[in-house]
Amino acid sequence: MKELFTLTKVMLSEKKAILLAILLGFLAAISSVGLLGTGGYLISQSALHPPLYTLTLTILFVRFFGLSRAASRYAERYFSHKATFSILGKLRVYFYDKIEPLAPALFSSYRSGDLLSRVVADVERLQYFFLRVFYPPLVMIVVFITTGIVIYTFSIFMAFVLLFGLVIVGFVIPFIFTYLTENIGYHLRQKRSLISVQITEFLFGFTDLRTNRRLKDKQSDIARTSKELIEEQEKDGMLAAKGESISLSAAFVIAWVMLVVGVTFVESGVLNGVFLAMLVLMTLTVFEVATPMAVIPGHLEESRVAARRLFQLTKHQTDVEEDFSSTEVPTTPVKITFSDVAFSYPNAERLALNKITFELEAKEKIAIVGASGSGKSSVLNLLLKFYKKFDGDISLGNFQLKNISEEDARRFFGVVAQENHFFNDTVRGNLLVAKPDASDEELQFVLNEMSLHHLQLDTVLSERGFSISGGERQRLAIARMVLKDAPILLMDEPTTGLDSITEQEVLSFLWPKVEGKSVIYITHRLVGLEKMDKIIVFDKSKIVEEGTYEQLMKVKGYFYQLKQLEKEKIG
Ligand SMILES: Nc1ncnc2c1ncn2[C@@H]1O[C@H](COP(=O)(O)OP(=O)(O)OP(=O)(O)O)[C@@H](O)[C@H]1O
Repeated sequence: MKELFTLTKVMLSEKKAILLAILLGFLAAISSVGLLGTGGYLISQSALHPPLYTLTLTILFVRFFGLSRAASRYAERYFSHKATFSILGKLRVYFYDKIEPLAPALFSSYRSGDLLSRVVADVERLQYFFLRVFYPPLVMIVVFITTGIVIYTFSIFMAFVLLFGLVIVGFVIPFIFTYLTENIGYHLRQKRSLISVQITEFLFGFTDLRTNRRLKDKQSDIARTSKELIEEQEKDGMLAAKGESISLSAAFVIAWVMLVVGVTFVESGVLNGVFLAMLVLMTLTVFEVATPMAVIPGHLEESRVAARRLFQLTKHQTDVEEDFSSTEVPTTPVKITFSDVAFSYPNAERLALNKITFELEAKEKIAIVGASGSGKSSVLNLLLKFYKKFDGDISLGNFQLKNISEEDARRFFGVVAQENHFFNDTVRGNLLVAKPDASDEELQFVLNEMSLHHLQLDTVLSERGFSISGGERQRLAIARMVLKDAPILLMDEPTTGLDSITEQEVLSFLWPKVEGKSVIYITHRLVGLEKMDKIIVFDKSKIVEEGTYEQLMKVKGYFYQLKQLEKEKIG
């Protein structure tokens, strides 16, 4: 339930819209009650053939309630939906702000289909919390109290019948349905989440599935889950319909009881017969606002689970930094120092970096080499503050990395990662991510330099850049890094996927461009390292060797052996 309190707190930031929606909801409902009540009274009065002028006031009320019902119903729909959409907007921003600092750690704990389902579908589902859970009971209670007071002025007993009806329709029936929907709701959510995961995995793994001829198996898995989901939805729909019809039937029974009680009172002279139709019709109408109570349990449970799943993400890891005020970071290279840095990934048992100490002077270029899994990329993950908890110190010039914000830390760096993301946008749009104010000439120049002349700035890339080759994607990523013009460049296997001729071409363009900048260059290929000021060799999360290319080759240690191995492989 704690999640619902937090949710309500976020929601109440839209107080004005919510109050307006509740007020209009009350006006619409009370106008309906007034319309039917005065209508009933008008019919009863007319039957007694009074002079026409005695009916004028009642006719005026009927007209007034008729118009106000239409107007307030329209306004209530408008404002309640407006409030819902503003609340949804607020919730999206709230959750985005909360989970953005947790990436990429979040991706190692949740499957992307599940994450997508949470941040899109679960947030979407919360719209019902206001529309179907929060606001109908408030409107119902106020409308019942008002109608109850009117009925009470005619008969205290009839007012009690109304109160009894309210308890049955508004609380007892929904309570029973809370119990009944619990099980179905659980299965429904399980199936929804499963289908989202299955479809995302199907789309991501489409090529591999096709090559391994497993498409049909996966398709039938999805079809099966879809069928089960439809069955659960049917059960859920049936139960909601049952809830509403039982509530409606109960409301008719209460109105019928009211009629019987009223007739008895008229016969015994306690109640003037001219008011009987009015009181019965008012009772019948007032229950219109109580019948939606039957579907509240289902929506309440849905909202509670959706909120819990979302808050689970935000609580997932407390690796969130405190709020740092923005710092003026230098635009020229600075010295980087790692002192006794030890780091392990969340939930991982072993250290990814074990007491790492090294320095990179301003404008120096170092290569980090080593076997796969030895900890090379982890150095970049820490510098970019993707993970914030580590032991030891990392400094950037005069700053301690721990004391500056992610934004400021990232301003130091231009990055080419092993896998770079491309948007389903034009080549121009993908390049402008790095330098939003770059001119077309500047963009075209960098493209030409990267041997990407054939790509037009207006060419639209497909999702994740799959419409160009892996090598072209790497070159485009390098172009993006060059455009950003940051003082320190971090490159993690930037020539992955390039053939050796293109690799040489790209590197020959790259090296002059990085003049005057600091570079950390991670590679498993040991070619062209003679140019580097220093080579750091990693093995099993530790630095095992460090020196220039000549020094390392001379000592004939680990690097030398790696180099010999590579030579043997290439032949
Ligand atoms: N997100 C993660 N969660 C848990 N463990 C991780 C994660 N990323 C990497 N590791 C582990 O941390 C260790 C160091 O990984 P890292 O990516 O730094 O190695 P690497 O030398 O860059 O490897 P490669 O050359 O294959 O990219 C490895 O044992 C790896 O399995």
